[in-house]
Amino acid sequence: MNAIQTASLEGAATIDPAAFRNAMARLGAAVHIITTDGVAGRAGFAATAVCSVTDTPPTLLVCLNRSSSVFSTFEANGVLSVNTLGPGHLRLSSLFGGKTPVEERFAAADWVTGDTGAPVLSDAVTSFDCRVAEAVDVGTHKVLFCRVVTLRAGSTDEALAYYQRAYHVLGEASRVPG
Ligand SMILES: NC(=O)C1=CN([C@@H]2O[C@H](COP(=O)(O)OP(=O)(O)OC[C@H]3O[C@@H](n4cnc5c(N)ncnc54)[C@H](O)[C@@H]3O)[C@@H](O)[C@H]2O)C=CC1
Ligand SMILES: Cc1cc2nc3c(=O)[nH]c(=O)nc-3n(C[C@H](O)[C@H](O)[C@H](O)COP(=O)(O)O)c2cc1C
Repeated sequence: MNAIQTASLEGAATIDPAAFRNAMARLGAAVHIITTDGVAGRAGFAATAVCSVTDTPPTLLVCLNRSSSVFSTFEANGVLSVNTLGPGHLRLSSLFGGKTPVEERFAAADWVTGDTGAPVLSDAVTSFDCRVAEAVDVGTHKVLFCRVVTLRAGSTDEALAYYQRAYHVLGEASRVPG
């Protein structure tokens, strides 16, 4: 028998989505621009729902809202690049955060083409060029399990973080000794 079992949700307390989001706002996260290109064309969006899954094989996950305007493009292309943002990318995050036409989003930065064909942000803190290996529907979102094809490390030592619905800078100056 598996040591971890899925709990029965019958009779579980209902958590209001707004209360869930308020709790999630207290959970700091790195900010990324997720991009794709291929048969369905180019698209990209800002994301905090990105997580390392396993290093063997190197895999990360990205959660994408199925109602977003970019969803069908990502689904059709099957490749994506995860570009982690630095302090200089605040405007870029807002542009890719929704409601802006795709070409306007991409015009605000320099990109190189990754091995998968997805656009890679030239001055990202770090980039992961990936093929989508598996995709699972959970509620409103699609969880994309992404196999990393190519890594690219940037030169900046500072990163952008999103916490309490605002942007912050992570780096040596904010390091807590210990
Ligand atoms: N995972 C997601 O889909 C996220 C979506 N957003 C989008 O950006 C907008 C602004 O976000 P905030 O300023 O942080 O205020 P907010 O109150 O809408 O969200 C607070 C936190 O809840 C989580 N969250 C928000 N919408 C979510 C969703 N649909 N599914 C799962 N988790 C969600 C995120 O961790 C977010 O930082 C949101 O309304 C949402 O459209 C932002 C962060 C994550
Ligand atoms: C800081 C930030 C983090 C976000 N994180 C996510 C995320 O993890 N997953 C997601 O589906 N949308 C996320 N969004 C929202 C998408 O970026 C947005 O829905 C996307 O750009 C599509 O918008 P559109 O439907 O107007 O094109 C985030 C937005 C912001 C500003």
